[in-house]
Amino acid sequence: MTASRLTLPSPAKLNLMLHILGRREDGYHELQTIFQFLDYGDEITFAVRDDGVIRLHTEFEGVPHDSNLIVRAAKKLQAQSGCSLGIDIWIEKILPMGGGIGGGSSNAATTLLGLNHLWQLGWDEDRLAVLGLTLGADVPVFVRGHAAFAEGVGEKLTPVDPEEPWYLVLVPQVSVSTAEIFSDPLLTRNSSPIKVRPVPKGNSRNDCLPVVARRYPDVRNALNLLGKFTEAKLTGTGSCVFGGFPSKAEADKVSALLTETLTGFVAKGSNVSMLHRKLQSLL
Ligand SMILES: C[C@](O)(CO)[C@H](O)COP(=O)(O)OP(=O)(O)OC[C@H]1O[C@@H](n2ccc(N)nc2=O)[C@H](O)[C@@H]1O
Ligand SMILES: Nc1ncnc2c1ncn2[C@@H]1O[C@H](COP(=O)(O)OP(=O)(O)OP(=O)(O)O)[C@@H](O)[C@H]1O
Repeated sequence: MTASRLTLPSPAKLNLMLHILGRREDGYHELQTIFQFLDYGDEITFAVRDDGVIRLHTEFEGVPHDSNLIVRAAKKLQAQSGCSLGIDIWIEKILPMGGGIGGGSSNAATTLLGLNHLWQLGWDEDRLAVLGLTLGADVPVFVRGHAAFAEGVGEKLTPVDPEEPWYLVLVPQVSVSTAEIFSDPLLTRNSSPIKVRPVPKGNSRNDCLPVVARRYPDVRNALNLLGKFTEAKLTGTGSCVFGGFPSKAEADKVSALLTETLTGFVAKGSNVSMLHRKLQSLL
């Protein structure tokens, strides 16, 4: 018998590189990016209710209940599957919003997979990923749960297996609007498509970095400080900045130095999302 209550992880992602190839007619940008997960994220608890009501009990500052990606994901899945059950939801939120580590998209994907399980819908990952894409460009990779080279607006995914270092992630205390960065006239949108697989070394740049660093001094400062110890990169459109280390001890050492003045955390990179590891353990 399937349980009626479930707690699932909702991990963060990093963009290990991000190239912008062009702009489509609908304003969205064609990208090439590599996603990898972090063993670090939110925790969402779901409890089935039989009256069809969908209710998120945790309040988010600045995000009305019905705009929350968790609620939007649940409502879309309920409508498209014709399910008559409802759900109570609580979240322990630790991922910064507007940090480029995909918190909202990950929460949406965890909700889709969690409800598919609890409501016993039997949807496959393809169908959940298609629904996920209507909620955000990054939702499909969280639905699939494997590190990926992504193309299109981020929805054409090829699984990849990059190294899994320990990362120090710095969290500048600013929220960056993805839409604002993508509409900046100074953004370069003409990177040549990478045609060789796996992606050759030397392609780790993020085309959003110059625009974000220019607009946000706190992000620039984090890049400069972390850059003294390792290659410092921007994830997505920021604000988070990260660098890889061969061991937890080394990441912790730099973290101790930098988090005197900056906020940050240390987490292991992972090519299989902890959400999928947990779901696998339930089967
Ligand atoms: C840049 C990335 O963080 C890379 O992982 C993501 O592609 C952004 O994904 P996301 O936050 O889920 O973005 P969405 O909510 O789909 O889009 C937010 C806004 O960013 C812009 N946007 C986003 C993705 C994309 N490929 N091209 C865009 O131009 C659009 O103006 C859109 O209105
Ligand atoms: N469950 C949710 N968690 C976080 N943000 C949410 C959620 N639901 C809606 N939002 C809205 O989405 C915005 C973007 O949040 P998110 O945490 O996904 O940003 P991000 O890390 O920059 O994402 P990305 O890397 O996909 O650009 C938030 O500022 C918030 O207004």
